[in-house]
Amino acid sequence: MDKVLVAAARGLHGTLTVPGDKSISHRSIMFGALAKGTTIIDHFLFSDDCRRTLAAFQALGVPITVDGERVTITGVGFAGLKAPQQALDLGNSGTSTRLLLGLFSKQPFPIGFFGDASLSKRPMKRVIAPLSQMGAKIQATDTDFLPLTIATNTTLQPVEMTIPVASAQVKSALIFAALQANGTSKLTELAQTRDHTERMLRQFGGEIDKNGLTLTIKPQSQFVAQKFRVPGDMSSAAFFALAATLVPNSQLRLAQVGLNNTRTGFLDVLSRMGADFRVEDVDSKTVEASGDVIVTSSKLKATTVHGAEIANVIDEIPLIALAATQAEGVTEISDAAELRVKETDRIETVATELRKLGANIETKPDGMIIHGPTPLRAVTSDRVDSHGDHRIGLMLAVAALLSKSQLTLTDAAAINVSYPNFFTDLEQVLD
Ligand SMILES: O=C(O)C1=C[C@@H](OP(=O)(O)O)[C@@H](O)[C@H](O)C1
Ligand SMILES: C=C(OP(=O)(O)O)C(=O)O
Repeated sequence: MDKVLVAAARGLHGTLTVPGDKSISHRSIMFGALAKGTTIIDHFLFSDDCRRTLAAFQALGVPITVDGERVTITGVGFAGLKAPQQALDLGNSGTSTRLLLGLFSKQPFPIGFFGDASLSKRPMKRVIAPLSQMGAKIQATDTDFLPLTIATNTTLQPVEMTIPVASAQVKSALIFAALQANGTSKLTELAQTRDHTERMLRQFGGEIDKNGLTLTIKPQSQFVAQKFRVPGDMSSAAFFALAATLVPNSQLRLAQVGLNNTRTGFLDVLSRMGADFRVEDVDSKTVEASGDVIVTSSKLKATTVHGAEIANVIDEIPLIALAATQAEGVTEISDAAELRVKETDRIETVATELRKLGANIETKPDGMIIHGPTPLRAVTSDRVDSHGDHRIGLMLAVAALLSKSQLTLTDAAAINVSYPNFFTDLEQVLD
């Protein structure tokens, strides 16, 4: 599907409530299915990825109903899941695949997973190897890729390990397996990654200890159903925060955005770049803090992004690259080789697409060097391409707001993976 992108004639104004957090939405279905009782989730993200997790649990016999943005789940526990009739189609969703590998690793029936072409190229050994060490039996294509089958298993041994990749998905898969192991596990992270699984585990009445970067998890299966609202997704709010920064004469309030400090790195980067925003009406009494982010347009300057901060901005790096094309000076992003194994190789797809618009970007194995500012306009093509990657498509839609030429986005439907209503939300705030 092609989409003609709009340029901003005037600023972005008003208030926008961005869709629910993708990571939290996935996990809310998982814990809801494991808990005793009825879990009610409001402001659930109905995007392609989160629907995959929802459908996976329905296929394993979990009663789940949907009413608007509300999802109601009748929990069945680890022991109440039923053999699915067919292999699970996890579409484009890395989070569903990796977390469910851990969650389903001890079921008394085999479960097959497959996904789309992009998901089928993403590495799964990072989860399969430590799960196999615990005793899980997973047969993957070339030992690393979908399609795969989790074989019937009856025991999982506890582990003590340093997780070799700084990945919340790998950590979460191992937490779900550790809950079902016959002993206490200790997992150490290389860097702090998003901690939604740990928070939600406690919210549902479970126990997990944290000491520095080490988590201690005892076997447990008694979880208690909860009712809560999913905060807005910082990674989705980020598109509008940057748009309001870069389009002159903007002032935009992004309401009830998740402010979990393992997810707010993008705001830190914007702040270092000189962006003008403030955070108001913070609610930090809930398990996942949220608040309003009010952004006013401003000029940006270059920054560097590397090291432990990378995990906190991993999904926002395409946007940071776009910000850097408009910033005064040279921005360097390093230690981000992980971007090469996302929905696309996001180092190459960002550079390829933004260069079409005149950006000056050098790629490195682990990041990018961006020389700014460069005006954006169709230099080599007026057609930009999402490459089937939602974050690339959404970043290009923000780039188009600044472009002096009319741009068309190829494969615009990719945005449905995380932000199906992006273009209607954009219309609402664009003057
Ligand atoms: O745990 C999660 O919900 C996610 C973790 C991140 O992936 P990695 O943990 O693989 O880096 C992120 O890129 C993804 O969008 C969602
Ligand atoms: C990498 C992402 O998601 P996933 O790994 O769940 O496909 C993302 O949303 O940018």
